[in-house]
Amino acid sequence: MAKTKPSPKLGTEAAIDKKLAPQPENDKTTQLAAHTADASGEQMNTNTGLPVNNDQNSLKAGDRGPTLLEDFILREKITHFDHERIPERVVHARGSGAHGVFKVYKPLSEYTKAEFLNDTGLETPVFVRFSTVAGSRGSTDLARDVRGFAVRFYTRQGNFDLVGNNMPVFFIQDAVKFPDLIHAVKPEPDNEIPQAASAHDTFWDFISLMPESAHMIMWAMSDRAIPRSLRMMEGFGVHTFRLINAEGKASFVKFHWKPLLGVHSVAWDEAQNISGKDPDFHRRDLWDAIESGAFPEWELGLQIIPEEDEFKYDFDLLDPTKLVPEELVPVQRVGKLTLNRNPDNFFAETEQIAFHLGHIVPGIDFTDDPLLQGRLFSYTDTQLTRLGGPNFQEIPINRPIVPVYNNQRDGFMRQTINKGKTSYNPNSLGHNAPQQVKETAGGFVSYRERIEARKLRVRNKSFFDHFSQARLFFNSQSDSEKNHLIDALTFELGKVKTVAIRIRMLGILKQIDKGLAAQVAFGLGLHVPADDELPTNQSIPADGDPADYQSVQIDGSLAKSDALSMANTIKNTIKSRKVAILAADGVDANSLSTVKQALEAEGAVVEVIAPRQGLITAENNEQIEVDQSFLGAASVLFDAVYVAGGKNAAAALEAEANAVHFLNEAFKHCKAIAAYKDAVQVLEATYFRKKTAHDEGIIVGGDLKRLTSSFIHAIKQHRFWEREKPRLIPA
Ligand code: HEM
Repeated sequence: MAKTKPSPKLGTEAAIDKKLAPQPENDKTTQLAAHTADASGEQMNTNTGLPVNNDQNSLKAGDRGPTLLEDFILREKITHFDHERIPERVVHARGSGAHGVFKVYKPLSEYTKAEFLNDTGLETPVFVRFSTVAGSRGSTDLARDVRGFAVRFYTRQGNFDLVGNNMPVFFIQDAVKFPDLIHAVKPEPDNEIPQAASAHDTFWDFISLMPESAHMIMWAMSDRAIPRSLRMMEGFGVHTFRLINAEGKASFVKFHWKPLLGVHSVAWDEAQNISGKDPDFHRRDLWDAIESGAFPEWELGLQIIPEEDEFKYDFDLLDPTKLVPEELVPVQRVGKLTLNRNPDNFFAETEQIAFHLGHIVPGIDFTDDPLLQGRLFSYTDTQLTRLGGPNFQEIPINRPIVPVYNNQRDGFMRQTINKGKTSYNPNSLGHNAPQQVKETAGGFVSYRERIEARKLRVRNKSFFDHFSQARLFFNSQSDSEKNHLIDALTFELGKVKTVAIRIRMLGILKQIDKGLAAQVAFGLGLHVPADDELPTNQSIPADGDPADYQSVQIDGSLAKSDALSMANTIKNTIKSRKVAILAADGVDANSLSTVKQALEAEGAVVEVIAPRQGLITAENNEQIEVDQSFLGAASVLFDAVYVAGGKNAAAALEAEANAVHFLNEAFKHCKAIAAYKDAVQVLEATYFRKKTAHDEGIIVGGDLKRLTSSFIHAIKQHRFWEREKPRLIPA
């Protein structure tokens, strides 16, 4: 009889080895199945194990004759190739993943019995997949979009998936609308345009008829939708979940991920440029950081709400278009996630992982959030098609670290070779009778929620306030964040061809904030519609009473929440930031190497950019290696730029249009810029030189120590947004 034995404590490597290791009951199978291949130098063979003598020529009738149908080696190879592609995810198709570990800081037994949230000695292996939502697998990383932030914890009580986003709320309140939302945002069905973009008619048509999306639209049009790095994003479980302790007591919980590098974004013009220069920008950034040992870290944050406070707030905890302001319920930081290993194989791991928010462990449970409830159905259902049948949990990246014993059998691509005659429970024949586990011994029991209700297709009135938190978000933004949001809405609605949709959207914006609507209307050359031109709530069912479904306006208990503004994020490091040093022949070697070394000592990644690759010769004849020429480099791929000294080098750079463009663009995107004193003439050639008297992001000097320390401080600030143009009309 098979019993689940508790596993010993696991370090990352041990855990992963163990995860990939044979399942004890199926010795023979897994010796074959858990096969990680690094075939360098090994003997080549076919999929049936036949040694291959010649892999470069097909079998022909004569050396110039036709290829023979008999060539089973050719056919096997091409057949496999023909079937290499699987369907991409219907949403979140574009993604990047990494392995890591999670450790809890202190036992959380007061709230949850989940073992991985209680044992401080445990390093739980994790796999994280970040994604964009709307674009295809090959689309750009820098689309203006929500980012998926899906974390799998391989716990000793089974896999726990926290399938979240980088925004804490969602567009819709009920899962039944998800297909409509996604159909609206995906490329339009007649011409498949535009790719990975929400700036088109069908998206805004839907949104303008869906007032409940107002809050999420504020997030999706904010700078959160164009992160600087996947490593510099917050993550959110979005829904309210439940934690359950050993006594069966439940608390509500909101999950957060807080990045230790702070929350930072790029400029929209920059994002569009990056999409051309390096569409893999985020994927590369994550990969490079992990390869270089700059492991990305997040703290797990919990907002815990006692069950008795369920109705304490002016919003419904079950409404996924609402967040719980941190001012009302502080976020407790309870543990740390570290990503420390890149996948070995993108397809096998990042592509084949099958997340599902239904993967929970004892101590964590669901609530009745209607979006959450629908998601519980969707993920496994879609994965049956995407991964080709019911056995995708046997793929190495999906297997739990504990052995699996149950009576599920057969199906496409079954890996496990189950022994014995019985595959049913109960059975008296003895072999293969996995035992059910008592709750006290860790068996999962659903939270015993009391439900007494009629079956109805309705929504509670507590879900009808669609605007107060949208307003809270807008009011909490810094001036530059507000400007970006206004520009984003103006950009997106400007791409909408149907004027009636733009006007309807202005009607929605007006209900969030009149100034916001006025600014966007101004940019679009329209006026804000009068009240009687406002849209009706299209989610009213045909036989519903409109009075029971209309949005209601409430003020909300908070006017402002500092936690919602990225302006208040931590700005204390330049670790892993990319800095370009512009140089040319005749450079002052000391002004280059002193700054380079100081930046690298702080953890920055520095590249020397020059008119051509290879070596440049310094004033003192020293040879300095160039990382990239102006042809391949672009300022949008860097966080900051420094112009090294040397009279001849400065003259060469001043005459180099690409160098001047590099600086102009860095200025436009509000980045830190520094120049050694005799390189000032290069700055003089830029468009911004005369405007910079009081710009703390531009540092020029001859004292290398002071210059370097001011430059490092400036890079820590991330951006000098105040450089941007003032609004066209006052807010
Ligand atoms: C709070 C709302 C939601 C969040 C935070 C969310 C998050 C995510 C994330 C992060 C992924 C990517 C998983 C991965 O990396 O493999 C994903 C995929 C997916 N989501 Fe959601 N989602 C939400 C709502 C929904 C809803 C309401 C549905 C359907 C009713 C849905 C259906 C899907 C599907 C079908 C996939 C593709 C899964 C796959 O092919 O493996 N999502 N979602």
